[in-house]
Amino acid sequence: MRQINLSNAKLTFDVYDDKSFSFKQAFISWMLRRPQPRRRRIEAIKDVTLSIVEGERVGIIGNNGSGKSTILRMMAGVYPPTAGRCEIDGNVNALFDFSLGFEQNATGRDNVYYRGYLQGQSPSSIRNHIDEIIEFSELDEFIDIPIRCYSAGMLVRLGFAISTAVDPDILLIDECLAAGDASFQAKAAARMDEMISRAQLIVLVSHDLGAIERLCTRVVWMERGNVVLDGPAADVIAAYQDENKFTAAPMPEAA
Ligand SMILES: Nc1ncnc2c1ncn2[C@@H]1O[C@H](COP(=O)(O)OP(=O)(O)OP(=O)(O)O)[C@@H](O)[C@H]1O
Repeated sequence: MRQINLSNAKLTFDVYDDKSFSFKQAFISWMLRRPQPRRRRIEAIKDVTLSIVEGERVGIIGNNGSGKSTILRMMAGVYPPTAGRCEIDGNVNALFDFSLGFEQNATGRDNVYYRGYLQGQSPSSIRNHIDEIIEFSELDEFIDIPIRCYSAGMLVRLGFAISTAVDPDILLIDECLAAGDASFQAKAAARMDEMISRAQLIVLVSHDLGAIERLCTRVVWMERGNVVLDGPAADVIAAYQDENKFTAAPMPEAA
């Protein structure tokens, strides 16, 4: 069965004031008794136990900095938990930022292979989809020029067409339900809806509560790295809206 299980999952980021700080520098500073750059620890995910099973469509809501994107990236395997466990059963497609991960000097066509490979597809699977990807992106002859010459919107079109070409078991979406200019958006939204309807398990992060209510049956409300409420979509959204009528929740603290 496709599922996601988080058990007492925690994730902390260590952030240094000096961006270029390294272990070598730490060692030299220690030898020369120089003060070390200040380290701050951000507890992005504090202690989350969550089970999502096949058939569920789960929305994650919460104020800025509450840990939504971080927990989604943990589910995608981008950030392993620093404590506890995160177990995923099923192949995952993570839709985070359509224009990320391109090779600037390669053509659009070559990037279809490159990105497809990074998404875990075999060369033959990419070959089977490439015509459809190019057609969907509407890039025509631009597909054979280096993508450093593309406009921002052209990159998004290509990224969207590649990212949504193959159906996953588990679909993780972070704030990207539509892409491109007005003429592409309707087509992109329809393709996204189709993909969502076919996926066996969906987790969607968004501030668009209307979209969350339309697409999700269950909602998890997060604040300061913890789950505040987890339940039927309409109930959790109503509680969140009620709580956030007049005040914004404080940002998570850095220790
Ligand atoms: N790469 C990183 N390095 C250091 N800290 C990070 C990193 N990514 C996220 N954080 C911290 O983790 C916390 C949660 O961030 P996250 O992006 O998950 O919040 P969010 O709920 O998605 O916020 P938003 O609604 O603003 O997108 C924040 O305090 C943020 O500063």
